[in-house]
Amino acid sequence: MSKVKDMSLAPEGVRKIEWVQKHMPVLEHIKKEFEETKPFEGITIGSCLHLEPKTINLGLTLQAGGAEVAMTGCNPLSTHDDAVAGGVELGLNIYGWREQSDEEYYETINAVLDHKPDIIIDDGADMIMVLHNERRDILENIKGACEETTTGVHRLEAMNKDGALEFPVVAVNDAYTKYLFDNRYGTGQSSFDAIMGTTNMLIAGKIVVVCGYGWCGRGVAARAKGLGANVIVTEVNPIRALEARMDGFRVMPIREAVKEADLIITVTGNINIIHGDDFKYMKDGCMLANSGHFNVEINRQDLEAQSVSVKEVRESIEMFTMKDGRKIYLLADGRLVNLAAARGQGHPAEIMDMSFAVQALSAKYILNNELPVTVQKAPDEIDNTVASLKLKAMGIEIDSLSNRQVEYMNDWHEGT
Ligand SMILES: NC(=O)c1ccc[n+]([C@@H]2O[C@H](COP(=O)([O-])OP(=O)(O)OC[C@H]3O[C@@H](n4cnc5c(N)ncnc54)[C@H](O)[C@@H]3O)[C@@H](O)[C@H]2O)c1
Ligand SMILES: N[C@@H](CCSC[C@H]1O[C@@H](n2cnc3c(=O)[nH]cnc32)[C@H](O)[C@@H]1O)C(=O)O
Repeated sequence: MSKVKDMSLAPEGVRKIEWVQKHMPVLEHIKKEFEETKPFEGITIGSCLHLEPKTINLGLTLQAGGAEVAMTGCNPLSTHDDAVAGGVELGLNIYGWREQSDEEYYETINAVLDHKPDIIIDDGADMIMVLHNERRDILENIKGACEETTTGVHRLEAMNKDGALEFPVVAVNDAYTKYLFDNRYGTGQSSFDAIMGTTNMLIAGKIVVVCGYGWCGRGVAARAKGLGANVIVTEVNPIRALEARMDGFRVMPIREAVKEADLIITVTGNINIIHGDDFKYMKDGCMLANSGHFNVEINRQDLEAQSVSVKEVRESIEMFTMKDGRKIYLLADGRLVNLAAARGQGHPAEIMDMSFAVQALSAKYILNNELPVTVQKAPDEIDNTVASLKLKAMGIEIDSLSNRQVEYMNDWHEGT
């Protein structure tokens, strides 16, 4: 069963899926192993992830392992209609299309849950919330879930703290082979890929404000600097603010930063990063993009309330004309620009190769182990396997410890 926009797009979708497969060697290795060992025979896996070619390749990997796979999107704007048609052609159950209403978004989450999944793979925790709140009828089916992103993990940890979580969750985001590469290099590159593709604007010479200096913020700031921007970082965490300063960036409060900004990119996972009077101090022509979470980092309602008109001036660019005549541009409705902009392609295939390898191995880990009902990091063994396979695929060899080195590292007697 499936519900997608247009099955005539399938050939183009399949072409794009085949292209990413050539650049996801770790996942391809796991797919081959799954084909032989069939770890998911008789198991249904339901996912709520950005629906584009790399994610379809994860679905195909799980399917190769014997699973029935049902997929939907985790953002109303990020689905690629050709890729999902291709995925259906290749045997996946997919419910999703680009530009869903809120109602359709939850309708398709429920359509996946109607397959009565044993394992959930979520991004942002919306499917897990629906399960706990409205679909308790199938809760007892669930052996566990994997969560892809930082804010999803935060939501689930808060839920666990309140005693509300009812099945084990593996925090895939917290694997080193996820956040060190996906959040940092993935978000750094794909945010600018989408911003530049959407606006056709130059970054060199611009003042770029990056809100949040976590894993994503570090990547976005580094890429902005590399493209020739003058970068300002805003933070609430004193250690990260210090780190940003020592990495060579200016650091200041958001109210000061907005006055200088040509482009502001939010990557905090938090609400109201730009809101209220912040818009009053912006320069004419300031562009706003979010690469963090949902559409809450930039407060669109506040921006609308201070403007006299809103017009789509180019695909995925809205121009807000303020009461004093200044123009402020909002990209991709304030949703994560690297995926929600019409030109957003998400992270490069080589990056999602690692994130989705961790997902595939974590799903197997849930199935093979009786895990406690809590939020736990993916085991180090998975991290080490994924890193080793990636190095091998890149043709990189590393050293290993000698017996004498192991002995020395474990000994406290030897001094100067
Ligand atoms: N666009 C993508 O493809 C993509 C990829 C990975 C993660 N994410 C999302 O991006 C967000 C950030 O993820 P991360 O891994 O970098 O998280 P993180 O926790 O490492 O970093 C977030 C940073 O934001 C800071 N922050 C919080 N409130 C702030 C405020 N009011 N002003 C300034 N800074 C503030 C925090 O102190 C922290 O340093 C999350 O929502 C995550 O889910 C998006
Ligand atoms: N569902 C929420 C949560 C943020 S998504 C952030 C996650 O997207 C993931 N991501 C980034 N690029 C891609 C991609 O191309 N395909 C699938 N997932 C991606 C990435 O791993 C990151 O943790 C929302 O839409 O706002």
